[in-house]
Amino acid sequence: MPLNKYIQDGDNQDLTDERFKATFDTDALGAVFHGGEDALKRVREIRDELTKRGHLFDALPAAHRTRAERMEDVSRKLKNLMENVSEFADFSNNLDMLAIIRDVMGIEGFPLALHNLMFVPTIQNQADDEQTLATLSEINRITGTNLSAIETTATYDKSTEEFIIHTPTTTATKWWPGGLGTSCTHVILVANLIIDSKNYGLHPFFVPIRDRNSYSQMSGVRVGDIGTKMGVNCVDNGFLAFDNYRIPRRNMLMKHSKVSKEGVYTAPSHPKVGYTTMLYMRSEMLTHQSYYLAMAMAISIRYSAVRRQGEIKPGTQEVQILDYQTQQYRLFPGLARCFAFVTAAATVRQMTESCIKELSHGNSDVLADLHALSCGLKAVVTHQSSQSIDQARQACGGHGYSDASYLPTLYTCSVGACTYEGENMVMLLQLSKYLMKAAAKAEAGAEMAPLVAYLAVSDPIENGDKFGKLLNHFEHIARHRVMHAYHQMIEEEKHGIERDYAFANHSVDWTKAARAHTKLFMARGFVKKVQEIQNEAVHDVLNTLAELYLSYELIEMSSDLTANGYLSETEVQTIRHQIYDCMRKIRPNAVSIVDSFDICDRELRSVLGRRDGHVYENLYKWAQMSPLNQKNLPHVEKYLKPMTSKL
Ligand SMILES: Cc1cc2nc3c(=O)[nH]c(=O)nc-3n(C[C@H](O)[C@H](O)[C@H](O)COP(=O)(O)OP(=O)(O)OC[C@H]3O[C@@H](n4cnc5c(N)ncnc54)[C@H](O)[C@@H]3O)c2cc1C
Repeated sequence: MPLNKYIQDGDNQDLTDERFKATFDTDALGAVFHGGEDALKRVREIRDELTKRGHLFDALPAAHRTRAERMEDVSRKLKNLMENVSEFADFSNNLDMLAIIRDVMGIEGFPLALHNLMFVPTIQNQADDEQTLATLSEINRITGTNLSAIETTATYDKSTEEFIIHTPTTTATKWWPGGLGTSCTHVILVANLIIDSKNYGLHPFFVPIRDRNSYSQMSGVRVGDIGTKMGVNCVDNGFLAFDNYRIPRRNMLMKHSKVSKEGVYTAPSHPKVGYTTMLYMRSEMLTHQSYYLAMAMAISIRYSAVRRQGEIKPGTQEVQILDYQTQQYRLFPGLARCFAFVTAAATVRQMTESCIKELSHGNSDVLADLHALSCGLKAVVTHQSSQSIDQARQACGGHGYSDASYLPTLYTCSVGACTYEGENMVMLLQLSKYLMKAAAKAEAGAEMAPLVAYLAVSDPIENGDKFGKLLNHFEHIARHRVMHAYHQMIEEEKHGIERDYAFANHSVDWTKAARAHTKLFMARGFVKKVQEIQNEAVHDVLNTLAELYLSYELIEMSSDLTANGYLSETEVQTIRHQIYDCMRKIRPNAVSIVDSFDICDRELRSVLGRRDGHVYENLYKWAQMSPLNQKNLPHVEKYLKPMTSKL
């Protein structure tokens, strides 16, 4: 039995040959990627159940449909799914839900996508017990979203025991939330709470915006779709504004802050308890990004094994493009990042779950550390993931630009995440503020939180083993970047510049420090994960991927390595050569590594990335489905024929 479990008769011979080279069991590596054998088994069970239900899938690829048709397709699939899902899966279970959504819906979203991801967690974390019961039964089968309407107010009216929701200016209209456009009937609105003319800051409210039966807008609510976007066009991102719209007092989510009938306000135990949905959402985003990247890698690496182009030595046989060192340099760092990201995602998910539990017992000690970390990870992972996906797209030549590859969709979905749930630069600056406080503590010799303890120590003289040495370099860079930004800021303060301005004047350096801190966290996590792997063959593969990951990220920051003579040019050159050595070792296993992601063709939606490698005949079939291949096209009939007939 071959170690690669994806070999089938009749496949493209180059792909089959690649698969026979596997040095590890693809199921064992698949279990690592999916978070354990049970998780992988469950994903496969769900897939088998879905295969039995053909009515959940589309006849035509989404690329050949208009936006309205796509919205209709995803809504039909959602309705069919909701009628069937309980027969074979638990939609409230994250693993089940994600496996189903990826397979049936794809990655471009669907109208009620934020329901389980944001709406339900917000209710669970911020509504009191009575409200949780009432709202969750109220919103059964309908959805909403999480708004951050800075100018919108919720003014308490004691006489009627209601809040009056109002959007004071056109510029304060909330823009973007997913699902607002056409589909959601209730939202979690974040608005300024006003009692007796005093503003108590942003608080969450459960607000009906459309009638759940007729879908007509409530009077006093202005809501609609914002139009097409670069990607995620199956999500109806929308706009929302209120004109003195009234909701009952108990529609404010009151687990943490409260307003009594008489208008007495009770503050939350910790001012940032409302951050929990955001934390949860960000940890989920890391998982999604790992998956988008894994899909892009599966497509581009399989295609690079099938595609033969050019010769290394003129006059010899055309080579698989995967044999070019330049191709490997474009793709393999992305492959390694898949495992680094999925590992970071799992760690942060665990940390978030335990933080939410602690908060429910009134303990908010770790919230600041976790919030800062999640900001950095969100920014670095979304940026690097979209960067690597675009490299994968370019590495597939012309066909990578075609929607048939699915790479453009993967890129637009991934890069959108650089903006939503906290714009990346703003995220890095939030982490920077945390690092600024940590740097001050390090200088003062105060006790440090574990994630920043490295700031208070100096470079070790003893370098340790291979990974120990590389991790020391990460620490060195992060420490120097953080302390450099801090000292520059302090120097300005000494010249009378206020702290906020001194920070802003060095914000580029601070964001570089924030990135280095985040990369250190990911590098440490990846190494720890590799060290835990028992299966020797899988350990070897991951060991090489981790070495590639660490070496590549360090070379990306190589000017920091040579600054102040920390490393010599020769030492940096050695790290650079480690990358090439790792690429050579990964090459024979590359197809088997992406096979291990266990992403089926239906889910991958890519002609280039097909498991069987039969790319070209299927590209032809895909093109035949283009609506532009029909007869009597209006643009030809109305405009081109009359023009050309006169020539
Ligand atoms: C695909 C997509 C889906 C979305 N979904 C939702 C959703 O479901 N719900 C929702 O509420 N919102 C959603 N959004 C909106 C998104 O959260 C915001 O666009 C994002 O937070 C950035 O805010 P902004 O657009 O107002 O940009 P601005 O705040 O105007 O920022 C513009 C630029 O200015 C710079 N900048 C801004 N502030 C600072 C600062 N303090 N320091 C330094 N530089 C700064 C940044 O470089 C930034 O890119 C979505 C957006 C996209 C693209």
